[in-house]
Amino acid sequence: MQRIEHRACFGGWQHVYRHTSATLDGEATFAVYLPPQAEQRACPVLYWLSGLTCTEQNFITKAGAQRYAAEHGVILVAPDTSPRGPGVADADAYDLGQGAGFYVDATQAPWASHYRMFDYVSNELPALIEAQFPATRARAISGHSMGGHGALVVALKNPGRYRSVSAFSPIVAPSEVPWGQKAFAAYLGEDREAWKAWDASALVANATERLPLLVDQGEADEFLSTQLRPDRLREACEAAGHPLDLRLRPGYDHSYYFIASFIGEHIAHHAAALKG
Ligand SMILES: N[C@@H](CCC(=O)N[C@@H](CSC=O)C(=O)NCC(=O)O)C(=O)O
Repeated sequence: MQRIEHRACFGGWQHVYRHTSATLDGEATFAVYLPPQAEQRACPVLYWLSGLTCTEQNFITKAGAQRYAAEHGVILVAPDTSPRGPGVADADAYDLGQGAGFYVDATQAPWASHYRMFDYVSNELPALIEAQFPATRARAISGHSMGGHGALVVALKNPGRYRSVSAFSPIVAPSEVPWGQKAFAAYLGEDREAWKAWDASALVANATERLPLLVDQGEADEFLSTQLRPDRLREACEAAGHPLDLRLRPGYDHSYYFIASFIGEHIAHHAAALKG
């Protein structure tokens, strides 16, 4: 593991590391923010999954989350959004391939050999964080758009592993919208039955743990009705009796300006769950 960035931030440290990932079969990059409390004791961890076109940099440079993590004594971990490198399959599009891993474990060529972001985020990354940093095993997860969907799916598919989950502007029903259909057809194949195991709105129906979902959504989001469809998650949660706190925010779009406006509320929500 090699440290490639190290900056003082709100009394703690913002680091970026690169390591060799067995799961992704190559080099992987992640950011980790250690709050000042981590100098004295182990702290709980909030994982953040970013959206299409992002690296680990978008969240740490645009969301302003470190201020709140320092206040609450929470470690922030933000991985890159896909495997990368010259030997890794890619597409000539912003919504497929490198930068668009969708947090699934691909089953189809040429993606299956490296595109295992679900396994990486669920298993290898937390094991590494808990072994190498002053982290407790109390975990929370959040994310934005593709990563908001990733956070919901990682929590729903790993009952008991996360104390809380939240999302900003998530793609809640990827099987039903163009971004998700394109990615799932490539990574998982054309059999739509197989997609259900990776679709948050489908997973809610049979969830074995009713972990409350906190979702923030801007009403002026340019992708709201075409790609995000929070109405589908609301319907699925109502049908299953799954707790959902869907906060619709007039005037806010899909950008990090929206995330920066409400990340403090999300970190306070996670910090309360992580303390218990
Ligand atoms: N065509 C657009 C799409 C890219 C975009 O909006 N990416 C979002 C996430 S969208 C869903 O996952 C994002 O987080 N962008 C990075 C940022 O820092 O804002 C385009 O390429 O502009």
